[in-house]
This record gives sequence, structure tokens and C-alpha cells, in this order.
Amino acid sequence: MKYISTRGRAPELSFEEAMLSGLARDGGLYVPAEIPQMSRADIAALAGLSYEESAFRVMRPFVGDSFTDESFGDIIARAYAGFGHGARAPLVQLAPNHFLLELFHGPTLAFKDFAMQLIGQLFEDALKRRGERVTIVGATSGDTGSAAIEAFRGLDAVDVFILFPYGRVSEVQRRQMTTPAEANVHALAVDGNFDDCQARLKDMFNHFDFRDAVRLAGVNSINWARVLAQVVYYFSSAVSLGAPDRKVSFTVPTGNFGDIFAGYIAKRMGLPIDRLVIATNQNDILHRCLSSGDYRKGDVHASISPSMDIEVSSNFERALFDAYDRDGNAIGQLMDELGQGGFNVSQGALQRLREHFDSGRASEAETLATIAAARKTMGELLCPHSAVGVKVAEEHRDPATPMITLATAHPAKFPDAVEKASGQRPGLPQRMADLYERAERVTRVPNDLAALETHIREKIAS
Ligand SMILES: Cc1ncc(COP(=O)(O)O)c(C=O)c1O
Ligand SMILES: N[C@@H](CCOP(=O)(O)O)C(=O)O
Repeated sequence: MKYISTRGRAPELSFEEAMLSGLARDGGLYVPAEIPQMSRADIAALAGLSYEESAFRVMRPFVGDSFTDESFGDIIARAYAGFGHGARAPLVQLAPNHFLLELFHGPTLAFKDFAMQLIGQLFEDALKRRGERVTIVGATSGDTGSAAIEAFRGLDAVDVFILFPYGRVSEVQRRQMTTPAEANVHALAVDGNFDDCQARLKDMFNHFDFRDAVRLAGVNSINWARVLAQVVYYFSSAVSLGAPDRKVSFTVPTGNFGDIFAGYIAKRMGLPIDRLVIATNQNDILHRCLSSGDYRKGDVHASISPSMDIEVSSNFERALFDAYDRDGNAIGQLMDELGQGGFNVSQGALQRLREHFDSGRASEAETLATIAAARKTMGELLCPHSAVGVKVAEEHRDPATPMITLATAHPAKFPDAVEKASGQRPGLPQRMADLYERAERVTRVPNDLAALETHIREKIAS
């Protein structure tokens, strides 16, 4: 299995090389050269398997000979052992033919744990074998950072630096990043928004002197392994509702487009998915683009679903790559135009995107009303991101096809918004009960590439 860049000008890499490299050296994102297929029989055979067994079968063809069957199986087992639910990703029914896929039973209470727990183990295994160490730099709007820190804290071969937007994450998210005491963890509060953090991260990858000197690695969804791990729960949930004999649709609260892109990959592998619905908050570049074809950056507005306060959706590049028939030059040109503010998607490419994706948007008031309604009618407490999903799903669902909405975070990560909407303040699980008492360790940094690079170089030298 080989991986190629969406910009077409970087070397082809194996799974392990792509995982350890992060961004391609031409600025693009790695994708598999070919998408492995699962037949109807392969999909039907997932019924009744544990999450871990399904994960092995779905991901194995993408991994090639980077890991043996035995070590890959052991890694998967270790990755999900700490989850607080036996099913790992349980489905609960919200309404007739509308289901919620609970993805928040991992150690940091968000869907990011599904991928991050796995790649923590994959990195550790690969780096030990190679005798290498890396510097991970991640950008977060709140959940990727806490999941990455949890997965990599205390590992000998890794320093992890997380850039988060100062004042724009919830208190629980911030404390999850600033309270771990391990010396290899560095939380950096950036004077900017998430798009600034992600842009500086990509600048670091494109600054080869720095990249090579610190042996930079990435665990954002820039990293293909992140996307791959998220493909699994599309299969496990669809199969539990009758796939491959019954089609299902998914609605996905969307920011950086990694999670819904994983659903698209599941569909391309053969999973019978009818619609993939992009649900955005008021930062709605993706909804505007799917509606009009114009992908143009707007200002980022702070919302009650802060993890989706994103206007430049990194993984959309991967979807565009397919929509433009895998023409790396065309994608390079579009990304240059994005640097100047935005671009128009061609009619043909837009049509191809619309063959798979629908989109919708939830305002702040609609999000609060959805949390209140779900609490009242179903007794279900939704986090604001999941509520954005439920609101948009209700508008898009076809009564004949089961709709699965991804519940991407635990409500206790956003207690203020949830209490405001529902009157109920969700509590953290017992193991995190002292989070508010733990000492915080964080460095405030400017939104400036040179300052960030100097800080990182100094820290890893000390
Ligand atoms: C809770 C939550 N929901 C939804 C999203 C959006 O996911 P993606 O960026 O993969 O589109 C994020 C951030 O990624 C998140 O943290
Ligand atoms: N919402 C994310 C943003 C980064 O997303 P990623 O999937 O690209 O790592 C977050 O919580 O940090």
C-alpha cells in the first residue's frame, strides 16, 4: 500500500512513513494510492465481532507490511482497552430511524480518542523499532490537543507541543491540556484562533530547516492514520443497523472535515452509505461551499461549539483531490488561491461532491434549543457539537433510511452551554473529578512562526 500527496509532487510513502511524516513535503496531504475494497460478504462478516476485531479487518489493508498482523492486533487491543464502554462506540436511539453514535467513552471524552489512542501505540512501536525520536506539534480547537496529550504523555521518544487558541477552548478542554505533569508535554496558548494555530503548524512543516532539525511529526488529521482509525466506527455502526443489506446515512458535526472524510472513505470501500451530511455551526464555510461552490474564508466567530470554530477545513483538500479526478496540479492551484482568500469549485467537481455530501448549519439559538429538546423528550444530554449534528440531521433525514448522527464529545466538556440550554449541569466522570484542583502549566505565545519555532527548539534542547 502506497500513499500519495494531494498536490502530486511529494515522494510516495508507505503507511508507516506517511504516519511519521505528517504533511507531505509539497504541502499536500497523504491519501492511499488506491482505496481497498470490502465486499458485501466482508461487511456482513463484521456482524457480531468486537469493535477491536472489526477495527483490525477494516484497517489492515491500509497498513501494508508496516506492522505484522500480530503487532497490529496487539496495538488495537491496547488502544481501546481504556474505553469506558464495552461496545466502544455504542448506538442509542433518539427517534424512529434516528440514532446517536456515542463516540465519547474514551479517556478524554471526545471522538479524537479513537484515533489518538491508536496512533500513540503505533508511534511508540514504530519509533522503538527505528530507534528514532520525534517532536510532535499539534493544533487544536480543544479536543485533538487533549487526546494527543493523553496518548503521548510520558513517552520517551516523543515531545508533544500543542497550540491552542487562547481563551477560545472550554475550561475542561484547557485543563485537560495544561494539567498533565509529564515533562514531554507542552501546552502553548496562542494569541489567535484555531485557523491561526493550524496555519502556523503547516508553516512549520513547510519550513524544512526546522522540520528536519526537530524531526517534526503531526497528529492532527493531516496524518492519514488519524482518518483511518475513524473509518472503523462507520462500519461497526452501519453493520449493527443491518448493513450491507440496508443503507444508512450519517450526519457529522464538522470542522476540519476529518471525521466526515473518514465516512466518505468507508463509502468508497464499499459500505452502503446513502448520504453524508456535513453539519456546521455558524462557522459555515463548508455549508456555503456545498451550497454555492464558493470556498472562501470568513471571520471565525467564537461559538458554544468551540471545537468547530474553523473556517479553513484542512481535510476538504482530500475530498477535492478526488472530486478533481486526483489532479494534484489543480489542487495545488486551488490551495494557492485559498492563500489569497478563496476559490470557486468547478461545476464538475461540485457535482461529484454533491453525489456524496449534503450540508446544513445550526445557529447558536438552534443548538441550544436542540440540547433542551433532546433532554426533555429523550432524556439525552447532548454536547453542543452533537446538538449541531442532531439539528441538521433532523432537517435532512429521509424517514426510510436510518440516520446515524455522530455524538462527538461528552456534554461534561462543555458544562456551561449544556446547563444554559437544559438546566442540568453535566458532571465529569469520577476519574476526572479533581480536574479543577490540578495545577496548570501553560505558556502564552504570539501567533508568530519564528517565535514558536524558537520556543520549541529551546524546550527540546533543555
Ligand atoms: C467535539 C467535536 N466535534 C466535531 C469536531 C469536528 O470534527 P472534524 O474536525 O473532524 O470535522 C471536532 C473537532 O475536530 C470536535 O472536537
Ligand atoms: N476540532 C479539532 C480541530 C483539529 O482537528 P484535527 O482533527 O485536524 O486534529 C480539535 O478539537 O482540536
